[in-house]
Amino acid sequence: MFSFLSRLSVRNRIWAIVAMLICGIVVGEVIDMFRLREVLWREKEEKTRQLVETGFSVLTHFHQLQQAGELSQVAAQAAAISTIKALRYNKTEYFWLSDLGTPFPKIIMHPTMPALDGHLLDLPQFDSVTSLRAGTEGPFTVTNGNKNIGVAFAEVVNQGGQGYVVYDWQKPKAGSGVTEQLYPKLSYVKKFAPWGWVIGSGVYVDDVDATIRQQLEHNVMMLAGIGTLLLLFAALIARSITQPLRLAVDVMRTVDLGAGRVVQRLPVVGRSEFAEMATGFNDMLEQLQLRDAKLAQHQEFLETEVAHRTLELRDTNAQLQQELIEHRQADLLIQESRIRMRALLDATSESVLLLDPQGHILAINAFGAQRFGQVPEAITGKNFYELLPPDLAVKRRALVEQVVSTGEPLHSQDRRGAIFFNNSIYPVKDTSGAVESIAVYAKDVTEQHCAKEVDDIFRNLDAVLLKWRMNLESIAQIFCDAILPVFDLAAAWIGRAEKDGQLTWLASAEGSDKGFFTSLRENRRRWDGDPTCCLPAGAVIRSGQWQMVTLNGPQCQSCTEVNQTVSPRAVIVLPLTLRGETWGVLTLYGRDARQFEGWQLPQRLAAIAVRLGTTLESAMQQEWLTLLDAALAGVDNAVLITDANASILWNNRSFAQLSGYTSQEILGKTPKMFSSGCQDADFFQRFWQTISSGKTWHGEIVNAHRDGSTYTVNQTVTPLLNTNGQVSHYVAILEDITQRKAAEERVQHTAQFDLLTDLPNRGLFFDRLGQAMNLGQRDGSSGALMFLDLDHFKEVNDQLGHGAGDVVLMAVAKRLREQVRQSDTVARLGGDEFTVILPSLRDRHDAVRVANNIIAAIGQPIELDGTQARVGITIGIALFPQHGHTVEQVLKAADDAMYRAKDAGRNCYAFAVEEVLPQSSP
Ligand SMILES: Nc1nc2c(ncn2[C@@H]2O[C@H](COP(=O)(O)OP(=O)(O)OP(=O)(O)O)[C@@H](O)[C@H]2O)c(=O)[nH]1
Repeated sequence: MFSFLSRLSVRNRIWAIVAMLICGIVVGEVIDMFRLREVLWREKEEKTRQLVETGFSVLTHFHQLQQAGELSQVAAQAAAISTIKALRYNKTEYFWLSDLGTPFPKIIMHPTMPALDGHLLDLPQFDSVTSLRAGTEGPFTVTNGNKNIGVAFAEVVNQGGQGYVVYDWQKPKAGSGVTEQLYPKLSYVKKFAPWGWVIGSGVYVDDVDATIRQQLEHNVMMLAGIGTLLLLFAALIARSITQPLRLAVDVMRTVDLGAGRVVQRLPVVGRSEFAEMATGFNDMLEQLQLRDAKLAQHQEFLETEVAHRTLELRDTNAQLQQELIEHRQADLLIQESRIRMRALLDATSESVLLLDPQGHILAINAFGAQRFGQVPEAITGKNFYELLPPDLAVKRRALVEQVVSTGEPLHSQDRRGAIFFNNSIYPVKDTSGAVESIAVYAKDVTEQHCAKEVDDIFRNLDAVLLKWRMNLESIAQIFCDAILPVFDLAAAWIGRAEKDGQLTWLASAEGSDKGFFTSLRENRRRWDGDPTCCLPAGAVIRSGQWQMVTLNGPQCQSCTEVNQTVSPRAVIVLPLTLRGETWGVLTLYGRDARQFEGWQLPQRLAAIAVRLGTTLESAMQQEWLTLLDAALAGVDNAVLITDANASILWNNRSFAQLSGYTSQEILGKTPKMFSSGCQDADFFQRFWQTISSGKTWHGEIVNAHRDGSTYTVNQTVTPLLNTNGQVSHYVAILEDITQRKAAEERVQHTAQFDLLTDLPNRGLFFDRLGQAMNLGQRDGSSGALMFLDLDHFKEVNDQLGHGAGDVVLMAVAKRLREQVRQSDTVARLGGDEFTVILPSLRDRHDAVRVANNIIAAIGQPIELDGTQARVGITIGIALFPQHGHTVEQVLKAADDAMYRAKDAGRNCYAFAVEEVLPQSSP
């Protein structure tokens, strides 16, 4: 409450008081209005009751007269009705009488509405009761506004003997009659028990509310006046309070104590509390002004002092600042140097340690600590030798002590299991030259060491392969034996995956664990998922991916090949890939269960397996080449291999036999040495063009034998292309067809040449004559055909025999050939008939000359066995194209000419008769 008030300004607080005053007055007024209404209502009640009591006393009077016997009941009642009917008060007010009949009472007498007399009060207009009360005290019961008047009268008098009923009723007009409008009316009714009557009278109460309204209007006006005055007065009071307060606040705000400006003062007006406050406040300011003056003096002194001291401090501070900066820079340099040093040491793949002379680790880099499975912080301060295996600790301690005692660095190599180290131990000396600590650098050279060893193994295998052409088993065995010490392995074996699912053992090796393998040598396992499958090897062969297992693991439990009493070991099974397919496995057994941990060693072993696969593939190729070599060397066909420059690299036995040369005489030479001269330069140009473009050449070629003879070969030369598509070698396969060729030529000759004289026969003659005529046609030259027939040859046969005749025929043939040019053709048509074709004649005289020569030559005696023969020859000459355009025409012309010469006496010649010949079609 108080906190709420503290938030209100003084002005608002005054306004609040005024508002509460006004509210109090209003509330008092409202209460007064209610009280006034109550009083007025009570007055109405009382007045009505007193009037009805008057009427009741009239009834009592006449009833007493009835009881006294002076009047009968009817007379008493009639007198009572008459008396009461005449009663009036306030000029218009009256009494009425009713009975207590149910459900609706009946009007006995109503002075202003006599029409109701004797009628029940059951009309709707009588349903207007708004409230009622039985008896004279207590609250009114409010109805719903439409309760029946008669029923309400009966109800209150039956309950309390008397009572009040409020309802709406017409007002009697002055004079007579009633109003149309209804007005609220309060009636008092009382039961007159002796006659069962109810007497009542009422007063209109609408004037009560009118009086109240009037009073209220009056009071409101008065209240408005008082309120306005109150508000005005309150405003003045508020102003008289707030104005001095605001002034004081303004002055307080302008007072600047810090600046010493306290010259302002509050005005002192009147003698109120505000005047006292202003006086007190002004006194306080006076004192403050005095104190400020003193303070200003003191401050001046202090400032002088501070300025002096500040100058002194500034010099000192600058000096300190400089020192601090230098110190920080030095610290920073040291820090950076340490970080760099640590980074350098951690970045190296060497173990770096700093030991005190007793072997305690003073510092170690991350790599070095990792060797012991620790971080540098965890291992620093520990004794180095206690972290090493005992035998190695002894060696290292001896080396360190030697360095401490001699002060000279030492270098050594040692091995921890499968790990090889290059150690460098340096003394770290203090300023006096004494060894205060030892720096040890241990470089893990396992990888280089193993790489070199592995290189040596494969170099050896390559050499062995080249020199001895060893088989696969031998190569595998050499590898197994050699690889064990390199990686400190317990055992190794190599298996080959056969197509039928078998896993064939090729080679194995055991290290110092003799008896490692129990039955592997005898057994053939499988790799294809069969119950006898070697699970790891099978999985590796099927997947082509290496696998690492342990010997006591689930995959090796069923294995009977390996002695299961050996301690748990790591096993790595690596695929051997040949020609892109998994060919088998290389299985390596470690000395303990963690030997192949990490990723580097398995990766190196996998690379070695790849290399081994290549070597085994080489061995297989060697075997294959040996086989091919034997096959090629043994085949009947001659085979020759050259490089791209045609230099002979290899030949087989058959080629040596065919050519007559030994391999030593051939190798390094070119096939030109076999050239017979039978093929011209064009031939060889086409030949080399074909094969150097990568195409196979196939054809016949005549070569020269070492002894000078020739032989014909059916030769296929295949160029071999390298991976770049360039020719790297030529392979020639030669089939000797000399014999076949000769036979073919013989058949060919027989078909075209005469067996006896070896002159072209009739068929070849026609062919040659056709060629000669075509030639003449092309170059416009002339030719001649001679048809020759021996004269009287029959006689030679007859006289000297058929054999002598043959000799004569052969001699004639020879002489004919001798009389013509190389380009001329002498043919034997049959019997003793010959032809001579003379192409390209200058003129007919050439033919004449030849004919004369022939006649002369043939006419010479022919030597026979012990005798001589003489024959003449008759010649018919036809010129072409003069005597014919076709072979047949020319031959017929010559034949005809020959017969004409015969007719002319024989042993002479005759030209064909020139006649007009039909042109042959071209
Ligand atoms: N010795 C030998 N005689 C042959 C051969 N072919 C045919 N004759 C003979 O050659 C003779 C040819 O006779 P002709 O040309 O008819 O007669 P000719 O005796 O030469 O008389 P003219 O031609 O009229 O001068 C026949 O007696 C044939 O038997 C052969 O190959 N050898």
